[in-house]
Amino acid sequence: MKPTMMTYIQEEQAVTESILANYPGNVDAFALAANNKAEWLILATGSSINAALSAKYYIEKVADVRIDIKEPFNFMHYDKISPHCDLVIGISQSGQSTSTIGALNRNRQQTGITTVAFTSDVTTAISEAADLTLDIGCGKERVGYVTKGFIATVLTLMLAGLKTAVAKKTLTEQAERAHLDKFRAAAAAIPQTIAKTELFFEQHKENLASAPRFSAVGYGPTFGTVKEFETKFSETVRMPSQGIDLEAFMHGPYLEVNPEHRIFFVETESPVKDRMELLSAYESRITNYTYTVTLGKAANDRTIGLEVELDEFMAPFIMIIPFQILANHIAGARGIDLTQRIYTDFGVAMKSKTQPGDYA
Ligand SMILES: O=P(O)(O)OC[C@H]1O[C@](O)(CO)[C@@H](O)[C@@H]1O
Repeated sequence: MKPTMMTYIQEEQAVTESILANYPGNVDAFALAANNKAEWLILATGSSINAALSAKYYIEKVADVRIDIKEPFNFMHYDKISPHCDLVIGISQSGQSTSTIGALNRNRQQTGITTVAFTSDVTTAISEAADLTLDIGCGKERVGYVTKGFIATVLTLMLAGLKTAVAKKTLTEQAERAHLDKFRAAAAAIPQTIAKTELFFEQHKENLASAPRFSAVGYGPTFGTVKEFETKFSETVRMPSQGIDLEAFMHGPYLEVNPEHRIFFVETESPVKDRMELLSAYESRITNYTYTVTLGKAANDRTIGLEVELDEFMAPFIMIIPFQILANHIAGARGIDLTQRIYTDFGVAMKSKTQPGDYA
C-alpha cells in the first residue's frame, strides 16, 4: 500500500519521541557551532520556512539570539547581507531545493560566516553547501505534502536552540529538564490530538468540504503554524487559503469576510489572546463558520481543545497537527485523490529541485 499523509501523521508520535530520545546528541554539534553566535539567518522555503517561523520565538527566547528568516531565492538575488549576521542556517527537508542550496552557496562565496544545514537526508546536495549538516530525524517521507517532516523540523530546531541555551548558560539545566518534560508530554498527547481532530472533522465535514475560502489567524509563534496551514491547504484542499497574522488581518483582509468564509483562530495563552477573542467574536457575527484550535479545553463543538500544557513559545510543536489532518480529510471529502500526484514534472521543469522527488 502507498503511504498517505495519514500514514506519516500516525508516525509523528514515534518520530518526535525518537528525536527527544536522541537529545542532546542530535544537536550537540550545532550548539558547539552556535555557542558564540548572536545574529542568525535562516534560509528555507515552503514548509521548511514555516517550520523556521514556528521555532523562531522559542529559540530567541531561550538562547538569547536574534533570528532573521528569509526566502532563499530573494536572498540569492536581492538581499544585502547583514554585517551583524554570524550564523547562517539552511533548512531543506529533501535537501534538494535549489534556492536554499543556492542561498547557502552565495553566503559561502561572499562571506566567511559559518553555515549549517538541517535536512532529513544528510547525503543530499545541501550538505555540500554547508559546514555542518544536522539530521532532522524523521527518515524518508514519500508523500510530497509533508507532515512528519514539518513537525520533526520544528522540534529539532527548538532542541538545537535549547542545547545552545544550556551551552551559553542562558538557561539552567533544571529549566532544560523542565522543557524536555513538556515536549515529551506533548509528544505523548499526539494520539489524543489526532482523535479530537477526527471527531471535529466528522461533526463539520459538510461545512468544511463545501467551503469556498479558508483563513487561519495566529500570533507570534503560531504565525508559523498558520503559514503551514496555508501551504498544506493550498497543496491538498486546493481552495483559496490564507494563514495570517492577527494584527495583519485587521488591516485589509477583514473586508473580504462574508457569511461563507471559514476562519480558524489559533489560540495560545498570551498577552495578546484578548485581541484574538475580540476578533473571533466580531467575525462570528459575519460568518457562522468560525472555528478555534486551542491548547486549552474546548468550550464548544466548533473548537478543537488539545488540552496540552505548553506555553505559547513551544505551542507550534503540536498545533499544526489538526490542520495536517483537516487538509487530508477536506481534500478527500472534496473528491481529491491525493495519491494521484499532479504536475509531476514541475520541480524539474522549473529547476526548483536538484532532482525529481522520490514519491510513492
Ligand atoms: O524542505 P524542502 O525539501 O526544501 O522543500 C520545500 C518545499 O518544496 C516542496 O517540496 C514543493 O516543491 C514542498 O512540499 C516543500 O514544503
